[in-house]
Amino acid sequence: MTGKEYQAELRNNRIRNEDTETINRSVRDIIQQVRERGDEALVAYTAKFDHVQLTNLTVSIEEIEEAREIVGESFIQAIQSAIKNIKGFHEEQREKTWLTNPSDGVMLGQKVTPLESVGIYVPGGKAAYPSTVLMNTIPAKIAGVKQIAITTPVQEDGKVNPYVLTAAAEVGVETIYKVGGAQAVAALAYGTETVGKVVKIVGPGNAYVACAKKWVFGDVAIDMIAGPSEICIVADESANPKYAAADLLSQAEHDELASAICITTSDLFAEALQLEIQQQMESAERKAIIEQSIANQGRIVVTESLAEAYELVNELAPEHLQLMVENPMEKLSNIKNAGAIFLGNHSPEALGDYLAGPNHTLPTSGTSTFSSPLGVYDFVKKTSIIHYSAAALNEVADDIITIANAEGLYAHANSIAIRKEN
Ligand SMILES: NC(=O)c1ccc[n+]([C@@H]2O[C@H](COP(=O)([O-])OP(=O)(O)OC[C@H]3O[C@@H](n4cnc5c(N)ncnc54)[C@H](O)[C@@H]3O)[C@@H](O)[C@H]2O)c1
Ligand SMILES: N[C@H](CO)Cc1c[nH]c[nH+]1
Ligand SMILES: [Zn+2]
Repeated sequence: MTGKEYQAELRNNRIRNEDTETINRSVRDIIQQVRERGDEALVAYTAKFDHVQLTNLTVSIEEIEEAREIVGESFIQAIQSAIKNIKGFHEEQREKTWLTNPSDGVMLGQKVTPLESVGIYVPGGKAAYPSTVLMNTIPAKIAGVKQIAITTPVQEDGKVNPYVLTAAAEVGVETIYKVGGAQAVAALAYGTETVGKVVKIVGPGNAYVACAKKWVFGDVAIDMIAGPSEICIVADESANPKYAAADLLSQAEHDELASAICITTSDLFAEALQLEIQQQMESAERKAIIEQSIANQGRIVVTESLAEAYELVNELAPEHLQLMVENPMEKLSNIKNAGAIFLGNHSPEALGDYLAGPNHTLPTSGTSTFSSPLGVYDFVKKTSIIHYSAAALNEVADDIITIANAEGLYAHANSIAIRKEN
């Protein structure tokens, strides 16, 4: 399709997720049940949705040790190398308490305090995500959060995926609940006999998880509503269609609602890409999911110019953007809205999903127009500090009294006047 056609589609018909109303009703019910019946509801919903009869809602030390045996040494080494990079990147985001002395007798500042407790949702329905364990836990730990719990659905055998368990052990999380979906979010938000209530819930998940996070928001904090994965590639003639096709398929395989879009200035590239997608899809492991995702949300858009391509990107505000163009570094200033930008032919999104260092929990569904990747800043809160000496207060007293009187708040004015000298 052309750039104009795609723009019209974007404006008229931002791709909708699912039957929001049905999900909304079902999630409200689940939350209510968890609040009323606690653990009993968690067991019942796990039986209903995950087809497993739980006898214990938490993972034992033995299960973690057993998982370590299953995953093998190369996985542990790979996870350790990812941890090193993710730590390194997120260390740069540390926020410090600061104090300033703008004038005589005045001290102002901002105190940074880690959140008391955090619950991390790790998806586990269609795939298990050890990388999500790392991306959510590491910034929380760097921020100084002491109580971190993970919740994730069980597999058919009633166990938590061993790769997820090993990743959790590698980053030092000991509390792991075997609960998924909206019921897990409700349990973290309100607490049950087994699940401890937390002050913030983070982590991606399917439409039920996302909807539950919206419902509990206000009673607890949430990070963002990270929806189905999105990749957008901007390509010129210099891009390799084999690589671009592989990158589009890499995100389409997440689920049927994931979106994979390529915007190119070259008809030739568009044709080659189309062929590559067809070929690579044929032999893909998760072919059924990829086919549906590409059929519903996949687009190849041919624009008149790179300027038109960047305009579309900024309107789409994708979660991930790959700039597979000549001198990509120089094109960076054209992009205002994207969760993460990958530059050049050798920086595929999967690099960032697992190992480069930046967080893979990113704003989706156009929300990169106003929000940022998950980071250390999501796990702290700030408190303002104000100190004035008697002389410093005296100097500004009249201004405060004037403003307070203008607001008709005379007790405010009086609290200043009472301290005023002469
Ligand atoms: N943005 C990110 O960083 C990121 C990272 C990893 C995964 N993801 C996304 O997370 C999502 C994971 O989804 P998933 O389904 O694989 O796993 P999930 O863990 O989010 O959901 C599985 C749970 O959904 C619940 N459920 C299933 N059917 C239900 C129904 N009919 N009614 C009520 N509850 C129901 C069940 O309790 C089940 O345990 C995908 O969309 C993936 O793209 C995003
Ligand atoms: N692409 C996902 C975020 O949209 C993150 C992820 C985890 N594992 C693989 N990919
Ligand atoms: Zn991915």
